[in-house]
Amino acid sequence: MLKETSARVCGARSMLIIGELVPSVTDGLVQAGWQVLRKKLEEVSVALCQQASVGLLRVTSVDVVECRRLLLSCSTSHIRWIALLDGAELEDSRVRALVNDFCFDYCVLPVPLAHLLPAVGHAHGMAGLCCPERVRSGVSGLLGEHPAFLAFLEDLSRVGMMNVSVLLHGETGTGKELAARFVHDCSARAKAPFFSVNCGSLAPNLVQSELFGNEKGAFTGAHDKRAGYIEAADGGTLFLDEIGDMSAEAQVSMLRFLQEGTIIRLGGSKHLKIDARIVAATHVDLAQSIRDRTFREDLYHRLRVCQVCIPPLRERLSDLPLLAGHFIEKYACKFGLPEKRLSKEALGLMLTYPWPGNVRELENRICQGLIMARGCVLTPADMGFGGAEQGSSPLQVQRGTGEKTSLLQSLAINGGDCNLAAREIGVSRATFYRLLAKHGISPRQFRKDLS
Ligand SMILES: Nc1ncnc2c1ncn2[C@@H]1O[C@H](COP(=O)(O)OP(=O)(O)OP(=O)(O)O)[C@@H](O)[C@H]1O
Repeated sequence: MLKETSARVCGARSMLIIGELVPSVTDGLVQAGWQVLRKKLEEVSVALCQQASVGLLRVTSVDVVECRRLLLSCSTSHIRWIALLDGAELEDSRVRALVNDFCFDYCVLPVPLAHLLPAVGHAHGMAGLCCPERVRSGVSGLLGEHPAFLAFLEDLSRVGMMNVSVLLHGETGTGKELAARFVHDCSARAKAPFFSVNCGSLAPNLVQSELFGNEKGAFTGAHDKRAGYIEAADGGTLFLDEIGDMSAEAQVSMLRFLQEGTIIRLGGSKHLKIDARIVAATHVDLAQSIRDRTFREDLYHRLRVCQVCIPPLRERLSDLPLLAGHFIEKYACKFGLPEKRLSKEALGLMLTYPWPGNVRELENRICQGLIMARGCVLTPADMGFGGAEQGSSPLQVQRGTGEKTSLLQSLAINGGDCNLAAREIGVSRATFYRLLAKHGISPRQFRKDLS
C-alpha cells in the first residue's frame, strides 16, 4: 500500500496547506502546477497527509502543541513539512523545537512566491526519495496510530527534548527499549552513543564493574582498567531496562551518579565526571518494591523526574492490522518467503485476545505463522492459537466471543465507522450500538483519524 503511496507522491506535485496563506501566493503555486488542498489544522487527518508530498504548515505559539500532535501522527508518511512562521515566533523555544524535529524547512512570513517555489520543489524532490521501509518503521521503529499511542509518543517527544531522567513504565514487550531510543533520538544527544543494558541479566558479582567500570586488578581477572556502561554513554544516553532488578549495592552507586554526576570505578578512588542521561524502564510497580524494601525510594525519585507509561497492545487494538502487516513484511523479507495475509478468523481472534506479551508476542506469532502457513493465508493455528483460546468454552461464552469478534473485526476493517461496520455484519445501527454497549466496545479506538 505504501509503495503505491510512494509512486503517487513521486508523480503528482500535491500540496497540503494548513492555515492561512495569502491568495496571490496560493494562486501562484497552482499556476506553477501544484495541486493544492487547503485545510484548517483541526480538519487534517493522517490519511489526508498521505496524499501530499509537501505540507505548508502555519505554526504559531498558540497552536504549537496541536501542530506537534499532527506532525507526530504523520511521522510515518512521506510528506515533507515546511513551517510558515512570523519572525517573532522563532523566539518561542517550542516553535524552534518543532521546526527542528519535524520540518524540512521553514519560511518567515510574508513569504514571496519566488522564495517559496524553490523550497517546495526541493521538499517534493526529497519526499520522492523517501525509502518506503523507513517510512513504515515510523518514529525510531515505533509503529502505531491509535490515539492512546500517539498521545504516548507526544509525551515521549516532550520529555525527550528535556535533559532529564525518564522512567518508562510498561508491560513486557510494549516497546520500552524502542521508546528509550526514541527519547535519545529526540534529544540534543541524538548523535552521541546510546547504550542499553538489562539490569536483570547482569551477574550479581559483575554488576558494579559492568555499570561503573573497574581499575586494573580490582578483582581476579581484571587485567586492565575498563570503562563501564555509564562511562561509555558519556555525552549520550544509557537505557537501564528492568531497573527494579538492580542490586542494592548498584542502587547506591547509581544514586550517587544521579546526584553528583560522578562515578568511581570498582577498585578505584577517583571521582570521574560523566554526563550520561539515564532512561530507566520497569514492568513492575516500583512503589510496591519500595514498600517491600527492595528498591530505594531516593533513587526512585531521582529516576522518575518524568514518568511515561506505554499503553499495552490490548488497549490499542486498532493498531493490530498495521503492526501485523509490518511484521509479515519484515519476516517474509528476512526468510525470503512470499508475503501472506491474515485469515478473517485469525484477525477476529487476535482482536479479542488479551496479548499478555504485547507487541513482542504479536511479532513472534506472526513470525511463527509465516513459517508454518501452508497457503497464502495465516490461520489461527499457524500462529499457535487454537488451544486454550478457543474450543473449550461453553456455548454461551462461545456465542459472546463470536459476537464480540464480529463487532471488533467490522470496526477495524471500517476504521471505526459504525454505519459501515453495522452494514458489514448485517445488523441495524440501533442493534449495532446495543451490541457495542453490551460488550463495552468503544468505536473511537478504531478511528485512525485524530481530528
Ligand atoms: N510500537 C511498535 N512498533 C513496532 N515494533 C514494536 C513496537 N513496540 C514493540 N515492538 C517490537 O516488539 C519487540 C519488543 O520490543 P522491546 O524490546 O522494545 O519491548 P520491551 O517493552 O523493552 O520488552 P521487555 O520489557 O520484555 O524488555 C521488539 O522486536 C520491537 O521491535
